[in-house]
Amino acid sequence: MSGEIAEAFARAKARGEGALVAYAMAGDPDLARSVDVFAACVEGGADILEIGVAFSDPIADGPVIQAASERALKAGSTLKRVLDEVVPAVRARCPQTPLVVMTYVNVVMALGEERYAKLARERGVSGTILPDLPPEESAGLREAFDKEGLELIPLCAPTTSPARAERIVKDARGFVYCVSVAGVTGMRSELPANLSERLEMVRRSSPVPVVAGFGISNAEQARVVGAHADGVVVGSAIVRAAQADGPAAARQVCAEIKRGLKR
Ligand SMILES: O=P(O)(O)OC[C@@H](O)[C@@H](O)c1c[nH]c2ccccc12
Repeated sequence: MSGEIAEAFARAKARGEGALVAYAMAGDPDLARSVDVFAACVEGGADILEIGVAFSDPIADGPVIQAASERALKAGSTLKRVLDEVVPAVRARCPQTPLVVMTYVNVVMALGEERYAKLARERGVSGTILPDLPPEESAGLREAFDKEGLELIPLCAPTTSPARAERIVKDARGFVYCVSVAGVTGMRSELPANLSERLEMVRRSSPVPVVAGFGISNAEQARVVGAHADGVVVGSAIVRAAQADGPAAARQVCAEIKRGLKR
């Protein structure tokens, strides 16, 4: 196991903070400028970076990230280019921050799972999130990733039964990503009332940190959710801010969320 992700959670905890996993789209608005957005997120306090790789059919994504995906594809972003150009540049600017690639199964399969795992690890990626990978079909991929020390991070949805959640967390690497709402990514004014209960349930059986994502865009939401999790994921709010006002706005969003995560 790589351990960089575990260390990042431990560092945040030692400071008395929940961890912020900041998501942005590699290649939005182009490859070089997306590096500035990731670096700005770390300046704003992000503990882990989730690097989105564009896909033509992003089924789990809401309008903000779908549009980012289209801009990235137009700018010529591919998984190979993200690994060759974006990841090393982000590593150079944020050497302490673990990087997690977030994309869809087909994107990884097109490169080849073993080739991907090896290349990702060489370039300095610590983990990977594949939202359309069914847990039942994850064993082969996990094995290929384990061989290289690349952590396959699983997702838990509100529709996941407790028994299934237990199986998912047992095989988790890095952290468990609890999706707060059934549906797609994007900012929301209300999060489900039973979210804290679900998080506590998953946490009880999880050997790795548990984070919540989908719909979190301000300090108050981060505070409420962060009280029942090891951290939160923020995507659409960062992507929208960066698109409207550039990297400094993304940094501000991260800093605000981090304020909510101070315990
Ligand atoms: O955008 P939100 O609501 O803040 O949610 C995080 C999310 O963007 C990021 O983790 C992500 C982007 N695309 C995804 C697809 C599936 C699961 C998660 C994601």
